[in-house]
Amino acid sequence: MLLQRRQVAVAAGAGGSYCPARPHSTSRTSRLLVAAAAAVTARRPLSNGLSLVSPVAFSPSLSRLSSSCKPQQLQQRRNRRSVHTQAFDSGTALGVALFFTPSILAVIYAYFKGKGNISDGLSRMLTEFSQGYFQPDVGGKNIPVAQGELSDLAGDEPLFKALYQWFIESGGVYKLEFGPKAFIVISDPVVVRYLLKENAFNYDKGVLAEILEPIMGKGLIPADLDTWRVRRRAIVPAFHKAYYEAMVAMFMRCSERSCDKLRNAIAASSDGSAVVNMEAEFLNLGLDIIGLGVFNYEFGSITTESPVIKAVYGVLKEAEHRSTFYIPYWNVPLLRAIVPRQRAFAADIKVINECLDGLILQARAVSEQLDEEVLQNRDYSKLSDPSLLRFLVDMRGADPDDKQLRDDLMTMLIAGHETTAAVLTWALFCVVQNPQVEARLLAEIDAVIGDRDPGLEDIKALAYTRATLAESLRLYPQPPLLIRRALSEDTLPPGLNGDPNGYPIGKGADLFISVWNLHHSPHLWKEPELFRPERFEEVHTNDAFGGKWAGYQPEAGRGALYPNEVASDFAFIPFGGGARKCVGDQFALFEATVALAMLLRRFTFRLAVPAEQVGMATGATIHTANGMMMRVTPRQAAAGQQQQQQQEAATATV
Ligand code: HEM
Repeated sequence: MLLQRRQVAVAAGAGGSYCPARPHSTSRTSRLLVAAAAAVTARRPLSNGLSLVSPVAFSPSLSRLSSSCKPQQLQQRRNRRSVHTQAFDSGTALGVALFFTPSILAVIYAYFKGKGNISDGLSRMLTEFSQGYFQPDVGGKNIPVAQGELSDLAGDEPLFKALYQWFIESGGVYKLEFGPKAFIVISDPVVVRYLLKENAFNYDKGVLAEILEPIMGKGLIPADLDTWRVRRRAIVPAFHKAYYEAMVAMFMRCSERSCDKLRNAIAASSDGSAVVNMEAEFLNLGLDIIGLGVFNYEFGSITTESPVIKAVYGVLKEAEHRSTFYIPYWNVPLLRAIVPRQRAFAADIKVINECLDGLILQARAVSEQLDEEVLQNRDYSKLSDPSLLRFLVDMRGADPDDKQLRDDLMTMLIAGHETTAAVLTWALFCVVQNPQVEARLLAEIDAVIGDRDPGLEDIKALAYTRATLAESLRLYPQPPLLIRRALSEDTLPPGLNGDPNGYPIGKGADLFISVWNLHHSPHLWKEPELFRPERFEEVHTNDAFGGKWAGYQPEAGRGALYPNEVASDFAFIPFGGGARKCVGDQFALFEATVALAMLLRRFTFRLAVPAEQVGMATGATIHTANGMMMRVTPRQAAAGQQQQQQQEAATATV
């Protein structure tokens, strides 16, 4: 059993929340586990000592699930558990007892070690155990070391906040050392540019790939470099203008369904308003959109529940669990077979795979009937299935097998669902708390689309709406950390203020690019904590760095509609950058622009709870801790409509 993958726990959050169907609270114990993961990162098999900590006794996911899922889901889960329990025979029971008894002893040991505080005890215990077990430090010798205790990572705040504090104290490149193991945290745009663009192929996705491989197979995110090159070349052309035009129409239809749902909720209320968890609504919307856009599958999750939807959420939840749990017990075949959540995971994967296989089969059958000319000149405005899947099977030269296609689809389903939902969630959160931004947004939306159905051209005119989404992605980047591992020795550039000799690092060094730190950096942004979309309209340079960093220059963004890493010289990287940049960035931003515009022109949203109660919990994306409860009321006649009404009234009078 290898523990090296546990470092993703820190990377993932910075936490690890894929589960969309529930609020995302993170207990102190689970944070400790994440912190502990950092301590036990290793490439050598684990001694028996560390497996003393029980996966079940300390499972953050289990404790969070039971406290946060819908009663119906909980009941189903309980039922499932009881069926599994009955299936245990006595041999299995003995195996389980043998496995868990040491865990209980570990808890007792940690209790005394931590003088009554189990978290502290575990932290110390794991740090001690880690001594001597793991490979020598592969981090550069001259990298500043952040001062702190492992248990500092186990505080009440999300973990990326701890990484931010160390960035402020230790600089844009620093090292966290736990025993002989180190993590290098990068928050400097020059070093980030080097890692993502200038020497991108010396790095792979390390533990992230290991976690995601059982789910995404050889999809773009976890794929080995050879597979990645072939598939990236096949997938990128699928995102073309005609596709986007078809997609924008679909975004509009799906957003209209969300509007209908809100209208119904309001109609059913007694006071003309409804309190709605907008995070959950955006997740439903995001799932429906990604299903239609990627493989022309109607999840219909805005209005219904289905086994496939449950399976998708189940898989997302398991990805979260794996990214926060530091013992990869799911790699042990016996445990995979007997642990209920692992069996449920296998069942969920099967449901999704069967669904995707059916869709691939169908797409292939349709494609084979079409001749080359029709394929070359297909008219997207008339296609009943304009999805990426159809494009990929129609690309006959590329000829991926069904398994590869399925991996591609699964990857895009997971990469594109929660991320986009999270952008909408936090954008709305920011907008409703900034009346001036809200007023300017509404004026723009009314003027550009009014009551019409928005199209691709309208997005180009919604400049302030686009800047608003970018600004919320700056404050709430999804994900807050990117993960890399060095494939061979390298020397990181000194960056803005680092050692002029640079930082030599060894093969296997683990790096976390802190998108959160970059986006919140007081060195790179004026008043970084302010929500101010206008900043993306302004040129901002900083002479203090002697020309090493170009600052933010809208014109440098290669004519892109949305602010990007090029315009900001890698200070703003919501979609990464360089060769591994997100393939779905435009898809996601168009989707968010259409959805936000359509919702805001119809409804007024106000937080139904104090802002601090919303909370933050993190994983692959930043979630709320307690849902985004908003009071929704029909918007008073939009300004455009009001104007029109006034004009009509005036004409009538004349
Ligand atoms: C607002 C929504 C989204 C955000 C914030 C986002 C963010 C990112 C980021 C930061 C990366 C780079 C990861 C790294 O360098 O380690 C990435 C990669 C990726 N994203 Fe997205 N993404 C979003 C939506 C989407 C959508 C809608 C799709 C698919 C339709 C998608 C598909 C992918 C894929 C396939 C990759 C891997 C690319 C590669 O390695 O070549 N993403 N995304």
